[in-house]
Amino acid sequence: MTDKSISEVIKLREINTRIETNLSSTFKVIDRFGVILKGNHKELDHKLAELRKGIKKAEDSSELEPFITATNQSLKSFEVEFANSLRELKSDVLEIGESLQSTKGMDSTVRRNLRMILNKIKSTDSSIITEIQPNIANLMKLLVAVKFSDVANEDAPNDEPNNIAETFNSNMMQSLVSGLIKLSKSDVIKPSLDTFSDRIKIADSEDQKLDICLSFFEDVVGRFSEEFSQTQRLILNINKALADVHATLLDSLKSSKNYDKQLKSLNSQIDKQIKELSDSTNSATSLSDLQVVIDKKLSVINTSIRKRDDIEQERSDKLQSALNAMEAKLGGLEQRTDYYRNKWLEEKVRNGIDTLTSLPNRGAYDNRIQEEYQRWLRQPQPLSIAVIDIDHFKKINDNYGHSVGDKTLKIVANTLKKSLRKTDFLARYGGEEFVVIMVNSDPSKVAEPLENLRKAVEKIPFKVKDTPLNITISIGFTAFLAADNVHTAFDRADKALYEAKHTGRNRVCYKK
Ligand SMILES: Nc1nc2c(ncn2[C@@H]2O[C@H](COP(=O)(O)OP(=O)(O)OP(=O)(O)O)[C@@H](O)[C@H]2O)c(=O)[nH]1
Repeated sequence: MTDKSISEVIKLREINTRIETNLSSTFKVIDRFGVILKGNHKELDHKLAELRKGIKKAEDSSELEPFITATNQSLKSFEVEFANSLRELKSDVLEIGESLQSTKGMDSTVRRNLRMILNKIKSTDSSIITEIQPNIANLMKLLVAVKFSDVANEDAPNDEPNNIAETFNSNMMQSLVSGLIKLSKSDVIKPSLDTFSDRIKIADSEDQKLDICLSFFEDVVGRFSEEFSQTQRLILNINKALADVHATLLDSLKSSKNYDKQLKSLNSQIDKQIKELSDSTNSATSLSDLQVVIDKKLSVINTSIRKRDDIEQERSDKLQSALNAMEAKLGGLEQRTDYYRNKWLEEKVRNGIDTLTSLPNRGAYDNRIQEEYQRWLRQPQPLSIAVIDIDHFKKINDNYGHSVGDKTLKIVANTLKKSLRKTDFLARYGGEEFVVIMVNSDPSKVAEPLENLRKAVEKIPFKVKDTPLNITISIGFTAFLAADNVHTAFDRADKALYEAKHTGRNRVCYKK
């Protein structure tokens, strides 16, 4: 082979490697989309997982085609399901709004506004959540206005204000709660549904229940619409990414098959010409005859070789431009993925969810303890808080790395959650620290479940690369006292934790 052809081959190989690398970055992007979308749609999760497996195993890019087609199909069904849940959301919202219309004693302006809003929601294209959202927000304001309207008007001149509130509550409460539960079927809403159910259970009055319903309703609709529009944008991006990968795969496959065919035929032509040349030299009778034959044949061979060089050059140029286009698309795609990922994480934090453990976060704890405290002030039933800290957690990070530390946090969080009662509120307070609010439990009765928590963590069969790892927690707890506020009680639980740490760890301590 000539130096020139050697360098062409090297160039082609380099280009192929770069194409492969770029395809694999595209797949990484798909991978990250998969992670972001995970949990929203079982079938899509499964198809994306299969696509990822396919990418690892496939020897030829054409083998990926069925995976990409299947993923596309399940993306489509995901879109359809999303559109259906949106339609359901709209009809549930209308149901709530219409039952509100039957409320007696509503101010006539409020009633008119309500009618207008409901008409607007009815006439809105159900696929545009952003248009429904402001109307729902207005509906919320009306709900509040109705709740607090204390003057009977021309619609019900004989109703006493108290009766109005009562009628309103008894009429509305059932449809509100059932409407809200319906709205909460989505996994996105699951964490706030849990909190909602807890709060409804401990509410003191119908009025407080109504407040909880109203704020939950607002929260659900807000989250749903945010999540919906983000997911819709993500679906579009994944669709585009898949289409790009698909097109590039098909293109490179088609052109390389095409080029291979052309090259094969050129190579066999060259072989044939060389054979003919050697036959002619054998049959030549004089030196000048030989000269003529060789000149003629060499010129034909030269033309064929040049043709082959041209074809290879063309292939190399085409691959290069496909590569450049892919690189440009990838840059944009990665930026968009990062943007959505960050938005998604911010959204979680805003919604009171810790992104690592999926437990309520510090903000959610602050809100919840304030509520429980206010309730406790009104109805002083035992209220306890426990602060939990993983022992020697720094060593886990130092010895095995941050990602093992993160996994440990997730496993401990899960174990704590599973081992607590439904009425207990567990949050990640920060770092390797958790906090539990326990209602209606006498301190003497709190020690035992906390001791069970400690044992449950101690029993987790942790292993890092087949080496068993012993993880323990220390717990400090206290019960609210008459002079307490949320901070003094927390500080006392923290002191109890300090005592647990300084008397050997892996224990539960109580401070009065
Ligand atoms: N992997 C991981 N580590 C975290 C996270 N948040 C905090 N940490 C680490 O948790 C460790 C806490 O260490 P320390 O406060 O010294 O306490 P400790 O090692 O648990 O020791 P004791 O509490 O005294 O038993 C620090 O190394 C933090 O970097 C997190 O989200 N992930």
